[in-house]
Amino acid sequence: MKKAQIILASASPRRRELLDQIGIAYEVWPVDIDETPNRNEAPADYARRIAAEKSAACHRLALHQDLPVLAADTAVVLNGRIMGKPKDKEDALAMLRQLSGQTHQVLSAVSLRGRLHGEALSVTEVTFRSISEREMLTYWATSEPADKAGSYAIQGLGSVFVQSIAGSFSGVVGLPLFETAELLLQQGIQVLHE
Ligand SMILES: Cc1cn([C@H]2C[C@H](O)[C@@H](COP(=O)(O)OP(=O)(O)OP(=O)(O)O)O2)c(=O)[nH]c1=O
Repeated sequence: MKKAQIILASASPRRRELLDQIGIAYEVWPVDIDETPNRNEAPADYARRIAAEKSAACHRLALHQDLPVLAADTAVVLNGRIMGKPKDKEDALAMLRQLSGQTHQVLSAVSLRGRLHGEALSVTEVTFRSISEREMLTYWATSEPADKAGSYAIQGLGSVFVQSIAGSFSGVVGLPLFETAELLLQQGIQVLHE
């Protein structure tokens, strides 16, 4: 097995799969922080702050490791309002009703904290077709929406709602790989090397 190159401050299986996709070896050290938005906090500031707080919390624990810490945060934004993960079924259905037939943004902030601190933000426009109430109920019953920002997964069944995207597919899934590779390179970690 390849030696860990970074510490991944995330409990998200999606982020692990995305790092696997680009062949970066990591150790997982999830952190739990308060993800409540501040009053009047702009969505981009919020996503950046949460990603930075996740990497900082993990970096404090992992100091003896001497590996950079990667963290990310993904927020779905409709008309300037942040949608996190649904609290329950009603919350998920309310989110899907609002996203139906509309274009929203998915913001994915990345923070890489080593000797330097690098940050990046990916913004993707996602357009949904109209979704019927029956489809929403059936979708909720699959359990896919439960732990996803905006109550859908573009990489899963939720893909059938997605008419178009402009931006980063990996960003919508939870870790924008173009930006991540750039941040890794700044700290001397090359994705494509012999
Ligand atoms: C919009 C969308 C979100 N998501 C997921 C990605 C993230 O896991 C989640 C957003 O929640 P986050 O708070 O960004 O991350 P997390 O709590 O799952 O993991 P951690 O904080 O430990 O890193 O929604 C998808 O998997 N597909 C999608 O299409």
